[in-house]
Amino acid sequence: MAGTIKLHPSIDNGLVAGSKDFQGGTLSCKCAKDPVTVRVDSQCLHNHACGCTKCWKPEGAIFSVVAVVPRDKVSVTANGDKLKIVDDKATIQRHACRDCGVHLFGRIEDQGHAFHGLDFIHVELSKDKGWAAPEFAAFVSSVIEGGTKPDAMDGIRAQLKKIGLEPYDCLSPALMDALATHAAKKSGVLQA
Ligand SMILES: N[C@@H](CCC(=O)N[C@@H](CSCO)C(=O)NCC(=O)O)C(=O)O
Ligand SMILES: [Zn+2]
Ligand SMILES: [Zn+2]
Repeated sequence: MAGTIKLHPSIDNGLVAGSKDFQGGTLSCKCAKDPVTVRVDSQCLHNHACGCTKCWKPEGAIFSVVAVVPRDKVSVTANGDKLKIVDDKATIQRHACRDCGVHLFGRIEDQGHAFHGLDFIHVELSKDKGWAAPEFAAFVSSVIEGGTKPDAMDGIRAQLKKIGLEPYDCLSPALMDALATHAAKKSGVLQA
């Protein structure tokens, strides 16, 4: 047992390593009847726990577990008519099942965004085994915006570290560097 606070069911009992040759799987929403299904023909990249208020989390979880995959590897395979965009003003347009509320994929439509071309997915919606494990915890302080008491934060950060997920209050240094590099090239301060 990694700790006593329930962060997310897929990390609370420790991380499960992914398989090297894993090539993807099928995500399904939680509807017992006519579930929305999405085929992902890729291993996931940058899987992470996310404490922000916008990412989908299962009932009772403090964190979301979310990863990216190339958008051209994502296809809706059943009941796509049930999908609606949660917030079309958000950078990440989350396509959710209107009946059960699960987010099947999040897409960045802004072609100038550093992460354009990548879709956000939750691998726990797949029965397939081999998805890469989360590598870090992002937007940890944001769990307070979701209703977690500020005095629980030391315990939450300690538990994330114990599980092996370094806590950050935005994205990981590598991803923040990628965003900053993109911005510097766009402004001309760095040669493209
Ligand atoms: N404190 C805010 C943070 C929300 C936020 O910026 N979330 C990030 C990470 S989501 C997956 O890593 C983000 O990039 N959001 C863009 C978007 O959601 O469109 C809060 O908690 O709400
Ligand atoms: Zn559903
Ligand atoms: Zn998030």
